[in-house]
Amino acid sequence: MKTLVTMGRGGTGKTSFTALAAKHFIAKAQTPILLVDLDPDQNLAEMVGIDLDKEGVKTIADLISETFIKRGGTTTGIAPTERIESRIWEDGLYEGGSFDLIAVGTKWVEGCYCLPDSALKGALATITKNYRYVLIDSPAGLEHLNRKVASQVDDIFDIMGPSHKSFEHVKRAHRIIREVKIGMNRFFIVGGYLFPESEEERAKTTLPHEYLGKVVQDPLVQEYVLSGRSLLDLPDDTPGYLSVKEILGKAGY
Ligand SMILES: Nc1ncnc2c1ncn2[C@@H]1O[C@H](COP(=O)(O)OP(=O)(O)OP(=O)(O)O)[C@@H](O)[C@H]1O
Repeated sequence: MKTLVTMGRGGTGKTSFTALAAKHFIAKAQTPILLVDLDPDQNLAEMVGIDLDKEGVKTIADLISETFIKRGGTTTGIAPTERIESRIWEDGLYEGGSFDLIAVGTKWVEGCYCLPDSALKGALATITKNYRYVLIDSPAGLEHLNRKVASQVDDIFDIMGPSHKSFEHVKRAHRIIREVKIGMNRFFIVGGYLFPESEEERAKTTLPHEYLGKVVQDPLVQEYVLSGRSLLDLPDDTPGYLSVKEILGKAGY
């Protein structure tokens, strides 16, 4: 099992990178892959052509809220992790032919972080074991790292945007990952579709991480996102997809 995480600042193209990576891994894997959307905005499902409401699939935040908050569930009896895990299998997992998807959803009630976080962490750790590839899309920013929802991952892809802050983001993200002790094998940096080519050299020389290349700006990707079409249906030879494939190839995928 390989777990890949996409992260970065807002609007750098994280979710589209994850969706295009999904297209690649679906073609590569013989069994369904798992997509995990940690972003409360939940764009990943839409980018791969799924409407969770229509599918009757609940977010983990909904399940946690129903189980522990509305019903007043306690930590006695069955462990919270197991309760949530069994609910995810029933109501929180979209199952498709080539991929399954879990969405974390909007934040639960303020002040109730410990239980949901540990439940989610434990459940994710168990559920992800069933897949050959797990792709996790993160929200913008770094807070999710502190919450350490995923505690062991293989590769992190930090997508850089067209601002100096992206360089700072890479440094901060890497530091937090080490500080909160998220287990990780490799930390890569990727130029997002708006990352200037003129900055690539600086990324390669000033950051202590491997720079894998830049996602090509592709009008067809933009058109598909705008019209709500699945990025999985993009032609195989569209430049945006080819660039993501090449980037993943450099990481050995
Ligand atoms: N390769 C590309 N070529 C052209 N446009 C792109 C490309 N990738 C993404 N975009 C456009 O950029 C916008 C933002 O992309 P995306 O949602 O993937 O970013 P994000 O970093 O996940 O955003 P957020 O921080 O809001 O979660 C989308 O509307 C999409 O149309």
